[in-house]
Amino acid sequence: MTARIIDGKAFAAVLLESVAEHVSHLKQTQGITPGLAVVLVGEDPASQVYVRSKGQRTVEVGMHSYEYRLPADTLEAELLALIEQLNLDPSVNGILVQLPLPQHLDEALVINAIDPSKDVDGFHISNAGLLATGQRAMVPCTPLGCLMMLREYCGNLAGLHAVVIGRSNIVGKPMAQLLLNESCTVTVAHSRTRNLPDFVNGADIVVAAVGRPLFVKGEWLKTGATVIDVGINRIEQGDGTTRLVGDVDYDAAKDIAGAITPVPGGVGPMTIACLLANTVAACCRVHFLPEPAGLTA
Ligand SMILES: Nc1nc(=O)c2c([nH]1)NC[C@@H]1CN(c3ccc(C(=O)N[C@@H](CCC(=O)O)C(=O)O)cc3)C=[N+]21
Repeated sequence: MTARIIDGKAFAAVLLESVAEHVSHLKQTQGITPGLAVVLVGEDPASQVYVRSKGQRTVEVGMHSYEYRLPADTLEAELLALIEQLNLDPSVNGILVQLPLPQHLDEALVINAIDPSKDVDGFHISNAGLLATGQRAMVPCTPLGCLMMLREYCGNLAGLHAVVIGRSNIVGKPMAQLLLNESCTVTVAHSRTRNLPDFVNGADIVVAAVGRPLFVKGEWLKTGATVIDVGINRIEQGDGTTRLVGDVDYDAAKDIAGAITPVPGGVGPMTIACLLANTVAACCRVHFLPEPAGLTA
Protein backbone atom coordinates (compact mmCIF):
# COMPACT_ATOMS: atom_id res chain seq x y z
CA MET A 1 0.00 0.00 0.00
CA THR A 2 1.25 3.46 -0.82
CA ALA A 3 -0.23 6.26 1.24
CA ARG A 4 -2.06 9.20 -0.27
CA ILE A 5 0.05 12.29 0.29
CA ILE A 6 -1.80 15.02 2.14
CA ASP A 7 -0.61 18.10 0.27
CA GLY A 8 -0.63 20.80 2.96
CA LYS A 9 0.84 23.35 0.62
CA ALA A 10 -2.00 22.94 -1.90
CA PHE A 11 -4.54 22.87 0.92
CA ALA A 12 -3.09 26.07 2.38
CA ALA A 13 -3.23 27.75 -1.04
CA VAL A 14 -6.99 27.05 -1.22
CA LEU A 15 -7.53 28.39 2.31
CA LEU A 16 -5.43 31.50 1.60
CA GLU A 17 -7.49 32.13 -1.53
CA SER A 18 -10.62 32.04 0.59
CA VAL A 19 -9.03 34.35 3.19
CA ALA A 20 -8.07 36.80 0.43
CA GLU A 21 -11.67 36.83 -0.87
CA HIS A 22 -13.03 37.65 2.57
CA VAL A 23 -10.45 40.38 3.07
CA SER A 24 -11.45 41.95 -0.21
CA HIS A 25 -15.14 41.63 0.72
CA LEU A 26 -14.49 43.37 4.07
CA LYS A 27 -12.70 46.19 2.29
CA GLN A 28 -15.43 46.68 -0.30
CA THR A 29 -18.45 46.41 1.98
CA GLN A 30 -17.11 47.84 5.24
CA GLY A 31 -13.99 49.77 4.34
CA ILE A 32 -12.07 47.63 6.82
CA THR A 33 -8.65 46.05 6.26
CA PRO A 34 -7.75 43.42 8.87
CA GLY A 35 -4.33 43.84 10.48
CA LEU A 36 -1.92 41.34 12.05
CA ALA A 37 0.90 42.38 14.39
CA VAL A 38 3.84 40.01 14.85
CA VAL A 39 6.28 40.61 17.69
CA LEU A 40 9.72 39.02 17.60
CA VAL A 41 12.08 39.39 20.56
CA GLY A 42 15.71 38.51 19.85
CA GLU A 43 17.55 37.35 16.76
CA ASP A 44 16.92 33.59 16.53
CA PRO A 45 17.52 32.88 12.79
CA ALA A 46 14.74 30.25 12.44
CA SER A 47 12.24 32.62 14.06
CA GLN A 48 13.27 35.39 11.67
CA VAL A 49 12.53 33.10 8.71
CA TYR A 50 9.01 32.31 10.01
CA VAL A 51 8.27 35.93 10.84
CA ARG A 52 9.30 36.99 7.34
CA SER A 53 7.12 34.38 5.65
CA LYS A 54 4.15 35.26 7.89
CA GLY A 55 4.55 38.93 6.92
CA GLN A 56 4.71 38.04 3.21
CA ARG A 57 1.56 35.88 3.32
CA THR A 58 -0.29 38.56 5.32
CA VAL A 59 0.38 41.16 2.64
CA GLU A 60 -0.40 38.67 -0.17
CA VAL A 61 -3.95 38.15 1.14
CA GLY A 62 -4.44 41.93 1.32
CA MET A 63 -4.14 42.46 5.07
CA HIS A 64 -1.97 44.95 6.93
CA SER A 65 1.17 43.44 8.46
CA TYR A 66 2.82 45.16 11.42
CA GLU A 67 6.20 43.80 12.51
CA TYR A 68 7.93 44.61 15.79
CA ARG A 69 11.50 43.39 16.20
CA LEU A 70 12.79 43.96 19.70
CA PRO A 71 16.30 43.33 21.03
CA ALA A 72 16.99 40.13 22.99
CA ASP A 73 17.49 42.14 26.21
CA THR A 74 14.07 43.81 26.05
CA LEU A 75 12.58 44.26 29.53
CA GLU A 76 9.36 42.47 30.38
CA ALA A 77 7.72 45.82 31.16
CA GLU A 78 8.65 47.13 27.70
CA LEU A 79 7.16 44.09 25.98
CA LEU A 80 3.99 44.35 28.10
CA ALA A 81 3.70 48.04 27.20
CA LEU A 82 3.88 47.18 23.48
CA ILE A 83 1.21 44.49 23.90
CA GLU A 84 -1.04 46.99 25.71
CA GLN A 85 -0.56 49.47 22.86
CA LEU A 86 -1.51 46.77 20.31
CA ASN A 87 -4.49 45.68 22.44
CA LEU A 88 -5.83 49.25 22.27
CA ASP A 89 -5.09 49.80 18.56
CA PRO A 90 -8.28 49.25 16.51
CA SER A 91 -6.29 48.67 13.29
CA VAL A 92 -4.70 45.58 14.88
CA ASN A 93 -7.03 42.55 14.85
CA GLY A 94 -4.47 39.86 15.61
CA ILE A 95 -1.39 39.82 17.85
CA LEU A 96 1.24 37.08 17.64
CA VAL A 97 4.23 37.06 19.97
CA GLN A 98 6.73 34.65 18.46
CA LEU A 99 7.75 31.84 20.82
CA PRO A 100 10.06 30.86 22.38
CA LEU A 101 10.86 34.12 24.17
CA PRO A 102 14.32 34.80 25.68
CA GLN A 103 14.86 33.15 29.10
CA HIS A 104 14.31 36.27 31.22
CA LEU A 105 10.75 36.81 29.93
CA ASP A 106 7.79 34.99 31.51
CA GLU A 107 6.02 33.43 28.52
CA ALA A 108 2.71 32.74 30.26
CA LEU A 109 2.57 36.27 31.67
CA VAL A 110 3.27 37.83 28.28
CA ILE A 111 0.78 35.65 26.35
CA ASN A 112 -1.95 36.25 28.93
CA ALA A 113 -1.45 40.01 28.55
CA ILE A 114 -2.79 39.77 24.97
CA ASP A 115 -6.47 40.71 24.55
CA PRO A 116 -8.07 37.23 24.14
CA SER A 117 -10.13 38.49 21.20
CA LYS A 118 -6.87 39.38 19.39
CA ASP A 119 -5.07 36.19 20.44
CA VAL A 120 -4.90 34.64 16.95
CA ASP A 121 -2.45 31.99 18.21
CA GLY A 122 -5.12 30.76 20.65
CA PHE A 123 -2.53 30.53 23.45
CA HIS A 124 -4.28 32.77 26.04
CA ILE A 125 -5.63 30.83 29.04
CA SER A 126 -9.16 32.02 28.31
CA ASN A 127 -9.02 30.63 24.75
CA ALA A 128 -7.49 27.38 26.05
CA GLY A 129 -10.32 27.15 28.58
CA LEU A 130 -13.00 27.87 25.98
CA LEU A 131 -11.61 25.15 23.71
CA ALA A 132 -11.37 22.65 26.57
CA THR A 133 -15.04 23.24 27.43
CA GLY A 134 -16.21 23.01 23.82
CA GLN A 135 -17.02 26.71 23.44
CA ARG A 136 -16.13 29.02 20.58
CA ALA A 137 -12.47 29.99 20.93
CA MET A 138 -9.50 31.21 19.00
CA VAL A 139 -8.00 27.82 18.15
CA PRO A 140 -4.20 27.37 17.95
CA CYS A 141 -3.18 27.44 14.27
CA THR A 142 -1.18 24.22 14.01
CA PRO A 143 -3.85 21.92 15.51
CA LEU A 144 -6.54 23.79 13.55
CA GLY A 145 -4.69 23.12 10.29
CA CYS A 146 -4.27 19.46 11.26
CA LEU A 147 -8.00 19.16 11.98
CA MET A 148 -8.94 20.69 8.62
CA MET A 149 -6.76 18.17 6.80
CA LEU A 150 -8.12 15.27 8.88
CA ARG A 151 -11.72 16.24 8.13
CA GLU A 152 -10.87 16.33 4.43
CA TYR A 153 -9.14 12.93 4.38
CA CYS A 154 -11.20 10.99 6.95
CA GLY A 155 -14.62 12.64 6.62
CA ASN A 156 -16.57 12.18 9.84
CA LEU A 157 -14.08 11.65 12.66
CA ALA A 158 -16.61 10.40 15.24
CA GLY A 159 -15.57 7.17 16.92
CA LEU A 160 -12.11 7.01 15.39
CA HIS A 161 -9.19 6.32 17.70
CA ALA A 162 -6.68 9.17 17.55
CA VAL A 163 -3.28 8.94 19.20
CA VAL A 164 -1.68 12.35 19.76
CA ILE A 165 2.03 12.03 20.53
CA GLY A 166 3.10 15.18 22.37
CA ARG A 167 1.50 17.16 25.20
CA SER A 168 2.61 20.74 24.59
CA ASN A 169 0.24 23.63 25.22
CA ILE A 170 0.66 24.80 21.62
CA VAL A 171 0.04 21.52 19.76
CA GLY A 172 -0.58 18.30 21.71
CA LYS A 173 -3.12 19.50 24.28
CA PRO A 174 -5.26 21.65 21.96
CA MET A 175 -5.10 18.92 19.26
CA ALA A 176 -6.48 16.42 21.77
CA GLN A 177 -9.26 18.86 22.75
CA LEU A 178 -10.24 19.46 19.13
CA LEU A 179 -10.37 15.73 18.39
CA LEU A 180 -12.48 15.13 21.52
CA ASN A 181 -14.87 17.81 20.29
CA GLU A 182 -15.11 15.76 17.05
CA SER A 183 -16.06 12.69 19.12
CA CYS A 184 -12.81 10.84 18.52
CA THR A 185 -11.48 8.46 21.16
CA VAL A 186 -8.28 10.28 22.08
CA THR A 187 -5.09 8.95 23.62
CA VAL A 188 -2.44 11.52 24.53
CA ALA A 189 0.98 9.88 24.51
CA HIS A 190 4.40 11.48 24.87
CA SER A 191 8.11 10.81 25.12
CA ARG A 192 7.69 9.01 28.47
CA THR A 193 4.81 6.76 27.39
CA ARG A 194 5.54 3.06 27.92
CA ASN A 195 4.77 0.69 25.05
CA LEU A 196 4.15 3.58 22.67
CA PRO A 197 4.24 1.32 19.56
CA ASP A 198 1.29 -0.66 20.96
CA PHE A 199 -0.79 2.52 21.33
CA VAL A 200 0.16 3.77 17.87
CA ASN A 201 -0.70 0.36 16.39
CA GLY A 202 -4.31 0.77 17.54
CA ALA A 203 -4.71 4.25 16.06
CA ASP A 204 -6.84 5.25 13.07
CA ILE A 205 -5.27 8.71 13.32
CA VAL A 206 -1.73 9.50 14.49
CA VAL A 207 -0.68 13.08 15.18
CA ALA A 208 3.06 13.24 15.84
CA ALA A 209 4.17 16.35 17.71
CA VAL A 210 7.07 15.24 19.93
CA GLY A 211 9.83 17.28 18.35
CA ARG A 212 12.18 14.33 17.84
CA PRO A 213 13.33 13.56 14.31
CA LEU A 214 12.04 10.28 12.80
CA PHE A 215 10.74 9.20 16.22
CA VAL A 216 7.64 7.32 14.96
CA LYS A 217 8.58 4.17 13.04
CA GLY A 218 6.65 2.90 10.04
CA GLU A 219 6.13 -0.55 11.53
CA TRP A 220 4.29 0.95 14.53
CA LEU A 221 1.40 2.05 12.32
CA LYS A 222 -1.84 0.26 11.65
CA THR A 223 -2.34 -0.41 7.94
CA GLY A 224 -4.32 2.44 6.40
CA ALA A 225 -3.88 4.89 9.32
CA THR A 226 -3.97 8.64 8.65
CA VAL A 227 -0.70 10.21 9.80
CA ILE A 228 -0.24 13.92 10.53
CA ASP A 229 3.40 14.85 11.09
CA VAL A 230 3.76 18.14 12.99
CA GLY A 231 7.52 17.86 13.48
CA ILE A 232 9.93 20.18 11.68
CA ASN A 233 13.47 19.06 12.53
CA ARG A 234 16.58 20.21 10.72
CA ILE A 235 19.11 17.35 10.72
CA GLU A 236 22.70 17.13 9.51
CA GLN A 237 23.39 14.66 6.79
CA GLY A 238 26.63 12.75 6.18
CA ASP A 239 27.85 15.26 3.57
CA GLY A 240 27.54 18.25 5.93
CA THR A 241 24.34 19.61 4.40
CA THR A 242 21.07 19.78 6.37
CA ARG A 243 17.54 18.66 5.54
CA LEU A 244 14.12 19.00 7.12
CA VAL A 245 12.50 15.85 8.52
CA GLY A 246 9.39 15.28 10.55
CA ASP A 247 8.75 13.30 13.74
CA VAL A 248 7.69 10.33 11.57
CA ASP A 249 9.95 8.08 9.50
CA TYR A 250 8.15 9.07 6.32
CA ASP A 251 9.90 6.66 3.93
CA ALA A 252 8.84 3.65 5.98
CA ALA A 253 5.43 5.06 6.98
CA LYS A 254 4.26 5.82 3.46
CA ASP A 255 4.09 2.08 2.62
CA ILE A 256 1.79 1.34 5.58
CA ALA A 257 -0.29 4.47 6.20
CA GLY A 258 -3.41 5.27 4.22
CA ALA A 259 -2.59 8.98 4.07
CA ILE A 260 0.33 11.03 5.38
CA THR A 261 1.53 14.65 5.49
CA PRO A 262 5.03 15.30 4.13
CA VAL A 263 7.66 17.55 5.77
CA PRO A 264 8.11 20.17 4.42
CA GLY A 265 4.86 20.95 2.59
CA GLY A 266 2.46 19.43 5.15
CA VAL A 267 1.41 21.00 8.42
CA GLY A 268 3.72 24.08 8.23
CA PRO A 269 2.00 25.92 5.37
CA MET A 270 -1.42 25.17 6.92
CA THR A 271 -0.29 26.77 10.20
CA ILE A 272 0.33 30.09 8.48
CA ALA A 273 -2.92 29.92 6.48
CA CYS A 274 -4.88 29.27 9.70
CA LEU A 275 -3.18 32.22 11.40
CA LEU A 276 -4.52 34.52 8.68
CA ALA A 277 -7.94 32.84 8.81
CA ASN A 278 -8.05 33.45 12.57
CA THR A 279 -7.14 37.11 11.99
CA VAL A 280 -10.05 37.57 9.57
CA ALA A 281 -12.37 35.85 12.07
CA ALA A 282 -11.13 38.14 14.88
CA CYS A 283 -11.76 41.17 12.67
CA CYS A 284 -15.32 40.02 11.88
CA ARG A 285 -16.10 39.36 15.54
CA VAL A 286 -14.89 42.75 16.77
CA HIS A 287 -17.08 44.49 14.17
CA PHE A 288 -20.12 42.23 14.85
CA LEU A 289 -20.03 41.00 11.25
CA PRO A 290 -21.02 37.49 10.18
CA GLU A 291 -18.09 35.16 10.27
CA PRO A 292 -17.00 33.53 7.04
CA ALA A 293 -18.03 29.85 7.12
CA GLY A 294 -15.37 27.18 6.87
CA LEU A 295 -12.48 29.54 7.55
CA THR A 296 -11.88 28.46 11.15
CA ALA A 297 -13.06 25.65 13.45
N1 LIG B 1 3.58 32.46 18.71
C1 LIG B 1 4.01 31.58 17.80
N2 LIG B 1 3.14 31.09 16.89
C2 LIG B 1 3.58 30.20 15.94
O1 LIG B 1 2.76 29.74 15.11
C3 LIG B 1 4.96 29.83 15.92
C4 LIG B 1 5.80 30.40 16.88
N3 LIG B 1 5.31 31.24 17.81
N4 LIG B 1 7.11 30.08 16.92
C5 LIG B 1 7.72 29.26 15.90
C6 LIG B 1 6.74 28.26 15.35
C7 LIG B 1 7.15 27.62 14.04
N5 LIG B 1 6.09 27.91 13.10
C8 LIG B 1 6.10 27.50 11.78
C9 LIG B 1 5.15 27.90 10.85
C10 LIG B 1 5.23 27.50 9.53
C11 LIG B 1 6.25 26.70 9.08
C12 LIG B 1 6.35 26.30 7.65
O2 LIG B 1 5.58 26.74 6.82
N6 LIG B 1 7.33 25.43 7.30
C13 LIG B 1 7.57 24.97 5.94
C14 LIG B 1 9.05 24.80 5.69
C15 LIG B 1 9.87 26.00 6.06
C16 LIG B 1 11.37 25.74 5.94
O3 LIG B 1 11.79 25.34 4.85
O4 LIG B 1 12.07 25.95 6.95
C17 LIG B 1 6.93 23.62 5.72
O5 LIG B 1 6.74 22.89 6.68
O6 LIG B 1 6.70 23.28 4.56
C18 LIG B 1 7.20 26.29 9.98
C19 LIG B 1 7.12 26.66 11.30
C20 LIG B 1 5.16 28.69 13.71
N7 LIG B 1 5.49 28.93 14.99
